[in-house]
Amino acid sequence: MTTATAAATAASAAARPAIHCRDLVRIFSAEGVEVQALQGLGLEVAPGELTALVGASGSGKSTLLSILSGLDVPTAGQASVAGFDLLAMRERDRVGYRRHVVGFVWQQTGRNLIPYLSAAENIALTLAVAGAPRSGRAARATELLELLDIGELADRRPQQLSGGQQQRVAIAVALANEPEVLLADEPTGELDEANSALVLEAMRAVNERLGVTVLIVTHDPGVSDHVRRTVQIRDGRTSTETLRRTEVADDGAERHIAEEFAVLDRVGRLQLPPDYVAALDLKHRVRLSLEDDHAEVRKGDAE
Ligand SMILES: Nc1ncnc2c1ncn2[C@@H]1O[C@H](COP(=O)(O)OP(=O)(O)OP(=O)(O)O)[C@@H](O)[C@H]1O
Repeated sequence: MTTATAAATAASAAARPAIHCRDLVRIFSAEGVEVQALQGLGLEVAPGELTALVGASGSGKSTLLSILSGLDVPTAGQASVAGFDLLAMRERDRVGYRRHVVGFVWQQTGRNLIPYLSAAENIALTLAVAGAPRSGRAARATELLELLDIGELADRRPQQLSGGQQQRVAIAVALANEPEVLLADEPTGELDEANSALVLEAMRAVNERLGVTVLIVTHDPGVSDHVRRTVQIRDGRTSTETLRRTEVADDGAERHIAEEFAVLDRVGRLQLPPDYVAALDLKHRVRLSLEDDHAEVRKGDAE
């Protein structure tokens, strides 16, 4: 590739979203019953962002992650990761996509690592499967384990590691082939609070140091302490989003600010938070009115 072509490729990678979902629908049919796991979901993640997707059990988180990781195919809508169209991708391209474009960390520590290989050998195996030359594999494993502050654990097998250490090795394995996007499904689901915090900080560190885009899917609202952007998923759609930022006042004191936004989709739909609906006893119909600089939602009169 010439320098000019490489620069153009890098520029177009920076211009497109790392993850793009629009009107995404996934319907499962089981024993004659249809379940709409995703009901027109929209989500845009920019390159280099660290985002958490939080939702209750059954809200559609794992369904979305299976689609983004190329293991499942949506029923309708648009989904692309790093410019790869997940609805149009052929089966044989999915293998390359899973090997080179995305990395995953799953909840079950046992699913991430091969039990009879050491931490370093787990990384080296991933590199071997992807066709990396033998000569550079050990050095790459050392580099990744050191990046995750577990260089001294290189020769231990998973059963000789704590759950939190296993998940940090799993992050190293997921990053071995330099994926553009790292996907994590409940990576702290089997961990206590202290180990969860370590794993989430490791996610943040690799995001900051390597620039890899990270999407963490979880039901644990505590994740929001570790990321700037938290997107809520409810009934198969993204509903609200919380953005955090740090402001430095004139006296040098830092203030942490969190703002919650409702997500407006492409055709203007939004979900009212359930506590608003309950507090105002909203049902079936509401009154909408447009004011100079805002819109109002009020209870509809009785029929
Ligand atoms: N293969 C399937 N067949 C039928 N229904 C399914 C299938 N997979 C998921 N569902 C249904 O789709 C909905 C969303 O499930 P999903 O696993 O994505 O939710 P989740 O938010 O990840 O939940 P949890 O946190 O409990 O894992 C649920 O109602 C679930 O029962």
